[in-house]
Amino acid sequence: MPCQPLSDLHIWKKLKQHAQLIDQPEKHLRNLIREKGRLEKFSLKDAGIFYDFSRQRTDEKTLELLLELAETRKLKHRFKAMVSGEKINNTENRAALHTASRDFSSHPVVSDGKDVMPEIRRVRNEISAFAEDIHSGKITGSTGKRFKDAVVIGIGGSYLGTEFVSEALYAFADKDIEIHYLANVDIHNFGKIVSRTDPETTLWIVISKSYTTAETLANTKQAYAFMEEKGIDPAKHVVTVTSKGSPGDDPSNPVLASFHMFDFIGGRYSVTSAVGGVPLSLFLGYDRFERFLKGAEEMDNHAKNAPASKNLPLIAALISIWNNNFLGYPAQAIIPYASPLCKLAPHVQQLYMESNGKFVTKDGEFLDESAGLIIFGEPGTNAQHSFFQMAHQGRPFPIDFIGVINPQYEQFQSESKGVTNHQELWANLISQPMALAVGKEDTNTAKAFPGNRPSSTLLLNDLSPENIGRVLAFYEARTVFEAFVWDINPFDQFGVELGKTLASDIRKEMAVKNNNKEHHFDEMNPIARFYADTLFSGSF
Ligand SMILES: O=P(O)(O)OC[C@H]1O[C@H](O)[C@H](O)[C@@H](O)[C@@H]1O
Repeated sequence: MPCQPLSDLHIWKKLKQHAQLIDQPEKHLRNLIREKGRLEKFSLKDAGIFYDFSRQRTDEKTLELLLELAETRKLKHRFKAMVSGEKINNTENRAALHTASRDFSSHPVVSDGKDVMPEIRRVRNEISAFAEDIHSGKITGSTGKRFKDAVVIGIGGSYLGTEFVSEALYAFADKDIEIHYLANVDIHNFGKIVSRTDPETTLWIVISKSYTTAETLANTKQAYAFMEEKGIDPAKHVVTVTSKGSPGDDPSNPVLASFHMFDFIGGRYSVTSAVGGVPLSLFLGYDRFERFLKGAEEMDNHAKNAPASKNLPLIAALISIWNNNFLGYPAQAIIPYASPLCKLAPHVQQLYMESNGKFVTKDGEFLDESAGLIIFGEPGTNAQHSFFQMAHQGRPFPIDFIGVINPQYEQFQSESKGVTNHQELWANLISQPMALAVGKEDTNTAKAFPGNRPSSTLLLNDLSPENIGRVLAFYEARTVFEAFVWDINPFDQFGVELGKTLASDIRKEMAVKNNNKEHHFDEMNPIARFYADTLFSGSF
């Protein structure tokens, strides 16, 4: 049933009024953070994460109203409907069961009248056995040598999550297999990978839910041509991960192994399925992949069961809505003070912006409030030396800071200025949110800091596979909770289609020109024609 437009809701109006109050000088963050018990009241600890939102521009009334909004929009109810297999992706008439891919309970999860769990367990077992055979050397390349490099050919949701996890857990990768990502159709991406790898010891993992994505098909063709040129049998060097019945699920095209993904798991939510399972099990070992899944499962259970006021991703979603729709911040940065999390922001960028970058509700009504935020980020302290000037003195944007208490490499303990490198990193992690919140007065306005710039801080005890799973599932749940507030469908992505269609028209024109040098791009818009003519002429 369509929901009431947001601006008609009584609670939305109350929040709008309250936002005016929060804009008053006495509610400046430098005053809010001085309140007794501020940190205790505005922080949560569960499912392996400490979540501190004491430096968000919220008071107790804000939280009370946001929780009323959560109740009105039935966030918990909708989350439960999602994990239980309801066809919540209504525009594509599908369930959204990424949570099932890391469900280790014995409960059935029914979609379309069928328990999906036996199939999910079967694929997990196949992945585990395959990884074991590769690691033991039972399966080798066509010339009998062990695999040393795995190249993931895939784009968007078929690689970003996996890249986030493989970077985050690089310190655990002891299987003597290096991982590479061939996402972009840009030939530089391909050239760079093959310039440093041995074709005899390289395994290509083609990952595509649809197996129709232009970039992935072009890169796969390029890889086949390369193998054939080097005398390598692709049937012994290619693995596929795709949907049952897709063009890639083709028995007439022999491959070393093929694994299925399911239509009820969207690409950007798929790293806990075979999409991440195959490459990550090769890179890290299946056991570590399973530990990562178990961390994600714990966060899913927390998101499903914890009461709204104690629910980390739900509160994070409400704060994000507050910052976006009531305080007017259009962007949010994710700044992990941990280099292994360097690919978290690019992953969340797709996860969140493809899910929530919508202008209509799930029922096709125009939204009366803006959905979605612009997500970006870089690890700290690097970010401090690039765009933090704007964070402190330019247009403000809320930040998620992420800190890790125990680094993966604890053995390096040399001191500079009396502290270890890790303590130096933490000195910055502690200081930046405070500087942003408090600011500093100065008679020289160029040197003044307005402060009142909101941030949250998430802490992890360490970067274990479980904790990476928890962080992943935290951002996934936060994304869908926000979508539930706006009543949008976070599982479709029709907005990526128009550009693809235009590219397809231009591709056809280029193909004609490749066959007939006399062909003119007369059908194209003059501006597009200029670029096509320029490419074919070799210079401007
Ligand atoms: O896995 P594939 O079918 O190749 O899709 C790869 C990606 O491309 C599409 O354009 C979508 O924007 C993404 O959501 C998807 O993850």
